Amino acid sequence: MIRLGTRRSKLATAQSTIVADQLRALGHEVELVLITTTGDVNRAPVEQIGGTGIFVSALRDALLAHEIDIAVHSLKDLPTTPLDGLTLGAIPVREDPRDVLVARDGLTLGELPRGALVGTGAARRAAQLDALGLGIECTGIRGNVDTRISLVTDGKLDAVVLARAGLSRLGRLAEVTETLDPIQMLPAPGQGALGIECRADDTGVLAALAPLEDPATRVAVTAERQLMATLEAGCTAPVGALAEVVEGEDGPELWLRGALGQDDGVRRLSANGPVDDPVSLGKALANELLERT
Ligand SMILES: NCc1[nH]cc(CCC(=O)O)c1CC(=O)O
Repeated sequence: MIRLGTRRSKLATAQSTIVADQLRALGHEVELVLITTTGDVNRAPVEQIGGTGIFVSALRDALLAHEIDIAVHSLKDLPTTPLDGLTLGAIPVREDPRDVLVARDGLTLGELPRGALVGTGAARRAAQLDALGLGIECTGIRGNVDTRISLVTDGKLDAVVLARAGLSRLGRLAEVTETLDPIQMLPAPGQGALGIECRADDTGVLAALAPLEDPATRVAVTAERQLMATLEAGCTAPVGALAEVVEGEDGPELWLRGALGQDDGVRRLSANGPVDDPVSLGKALANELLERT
């Protein structure tokens, strides 16, 4: 029996159920264990109560206490610093990593009137929206996907920006009014990807997770997360990142785009490197972004 720990939110249980069903299809018995995290109970802004790590620490504690055997995280919510004793046993194939707009009256970003009120809790999204110069006003919001979309349907906001992957997993893609091009809106590092965490010495679980692994996704998110980790050491500005394995003339190459929000706008750079060294690529692009600061 594999005990899979999950937060209670609709998105977390949807993601956990997808992974549980994949493991069951491989012949494993899986039980879902519901865990409440600080981030689920406390409605204060995430930055004030400890950052995105508040959603994962209770799950990690339960792993280390042997109360659960695996935890399914949205990779973008998982801190980049590794935790002793735990490892990402599998990173499955990624969903569409892009952000989307859910706007009133089917509007796209370009169709929103000046002064339109757009909700997002992420400094990364706000910085990139501002940089477009559309005269849109960003306002901070929190809460689950249902709550955020209802701010638009109730007429309190003109639009919200959300991750496409979350809406896809919740079966709510029909409400998307525009999928945002990464040229305008680079997603968060790891967005759209799941990370399945387990104890580093749990050989039985590691073997069970191995078939769920997608090597191209791991390479891409490793570069993105390294870019963020290197930038975190040097600044606190909002970061967007997206890596892709593309077929080059001499075989596969890893391309990485990065965006760094600053007082005077958003800096964007890209670089490529060999697929077998995503860490060096992430570091190099981060340092280049910092140099131009
Ligand atoms: N910050 C919350 C969060 N964490 C992961 C997702 C979406 C799913 C994903 O990116 O894998 C979301 C919602 C959102 O940003 O719209």
